[in-house]
Amino acid sequence: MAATMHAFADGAELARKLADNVAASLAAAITARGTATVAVSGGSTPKRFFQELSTRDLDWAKVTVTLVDERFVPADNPRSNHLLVAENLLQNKAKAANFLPLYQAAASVEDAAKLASDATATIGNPFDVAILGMGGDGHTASFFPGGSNLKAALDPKTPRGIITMEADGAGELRLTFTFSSLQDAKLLVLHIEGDSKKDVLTKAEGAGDEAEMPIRAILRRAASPVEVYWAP
Ligand SMILES: O=C(O)[C@H](O)[C@@H](O)[C@H](O)[C@H](O)COP(=O)(O)O
Repeated sequence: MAATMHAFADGAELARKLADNVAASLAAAITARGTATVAVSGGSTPKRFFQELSTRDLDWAKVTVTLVDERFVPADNPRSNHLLVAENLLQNKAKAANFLPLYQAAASVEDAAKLASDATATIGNPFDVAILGMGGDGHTASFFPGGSNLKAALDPKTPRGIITMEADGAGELRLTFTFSSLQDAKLLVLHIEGDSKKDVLTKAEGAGDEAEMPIRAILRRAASPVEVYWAP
């Protein structure tokens, strides 16, 4: 499915517009079935968008927020995506939302992935909204080049759920939704900012293996249209 580029003058305008569109998608889901789900990414890019979305007026008590991926650290660790979301999205009106963490206090990251898969299976699929980021190496979610479970993560036959990932560029051990869990979100967004990330996207849209730039799996094989939100 081709990607559609939505370019904005700056990050503030992008955050406002993306928050409006995500809020509209969530409100439509609530109208249609009484609940809504959104999976968001961590990193530095989404902070301003989270803060904007937190102010939007919708029935947040009917929304479940979860993470596209998580570092295998507890929520009080500064590297935690849960902490990032708690401090920036689950505030203001969005404070009433339900949050489903991926991190689980378990004996191993594999045990945590199983627990997280079981927990996240309860919210249904596909996601109403999934917001992906992208690293400078072309990773998205925790689909890192050279990742320990990259082949399985990108395999469309791998069942929906959470799997583990270990990679040089990942820092901590990771917990990540699989490609199959994310690729059919009703609103599938790739949120990137800066000229260098735009150059990375251009390279990813060219020829080359998915394993070299895993974002290619989403750009080339996602069932849903990929909506790219970019600002300089
Ligand atoms: O846990 C994470 O870090 C994210 O889920 C990851 O996939 C992120 O989206 C990219 O690494 C981009 O991160 P930046 O926004 O910081 O460039």
